[in-house]
Amino acid sequence: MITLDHVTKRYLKTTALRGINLHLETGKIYGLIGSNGSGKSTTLKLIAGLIQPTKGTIKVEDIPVDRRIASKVSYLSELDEYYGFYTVQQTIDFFGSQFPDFNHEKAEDIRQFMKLDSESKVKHLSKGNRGRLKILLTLAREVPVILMDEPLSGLDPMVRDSIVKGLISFIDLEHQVVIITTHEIKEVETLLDEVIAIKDGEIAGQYNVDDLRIEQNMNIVEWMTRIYE
Ligand SMILES: Nc1ncnc2c1ncn2[C@@H]1O[C@H](COP(=O)(O)OP(=O)(O)OP(=O)(O)O)[C@@H](O)[C@H]1O
Repeated sequence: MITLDHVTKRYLKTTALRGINLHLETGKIYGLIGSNGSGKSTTLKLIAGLIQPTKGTIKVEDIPVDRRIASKVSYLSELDEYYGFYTVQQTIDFFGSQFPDFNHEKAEDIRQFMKLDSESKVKHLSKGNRGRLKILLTLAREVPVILMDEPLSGLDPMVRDSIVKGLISFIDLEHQVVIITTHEIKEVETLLDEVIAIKDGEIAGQYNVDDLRIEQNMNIVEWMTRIYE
């Protein structure tokens, strides 16, 4: 479904990715983990077509990624980019008007599940509720690829827990593949099918989370500690 073939990404002075190969399948939730600066966000931006590889190819559904990929990929960035003077509902409506694949009913279901008040102004939302709104907008699009860059960052543990439950309910695994980058490994462990560790721009390992538990008797944090020691 998504393939990265010998992908290298160089910025001016930094080589962020060094010839990585990945194959990601529909119906799975992947966790992309690694320390700061290891290349996680760069990987997502490449799949989203927001930046171009220096070398190598990236394909989604066998088609090389270019700017048109935006119609197949819903991308939650690390940034908060909404108009503060809009209400939650206005933000949903505006975002929905930008994407023909936006499912307004699903957006409303997620809004209710997340207990977001439709009349609250975005600038008055707590950090947790801004995080929820961002996730709502990302998941309400009916596209084959969902990319989430640090969806839980800056949120307290209680909020993270409720958001993870929301993520599970609103991902359509018959038709979607999801890639989540996170430092909050424990919180998302129950969500993930596969975990991919990235270290200094290289893939340091990939594991099915159940196999890791059963065959290696390790959870993701233990596995990651071993990779990074
Ligand atoms: N636009 C850019 N220009 C120059 N260097 C960049 C740019 N974006 C990322 N880098 C560098 O590329 C490397 C990989 O960055 P990337 O953001 O992909 O890492 P990350 O694993 O997502 O990190 P974090 O966990 O801190 O978000 C880092 O050394 C970073 O400084």
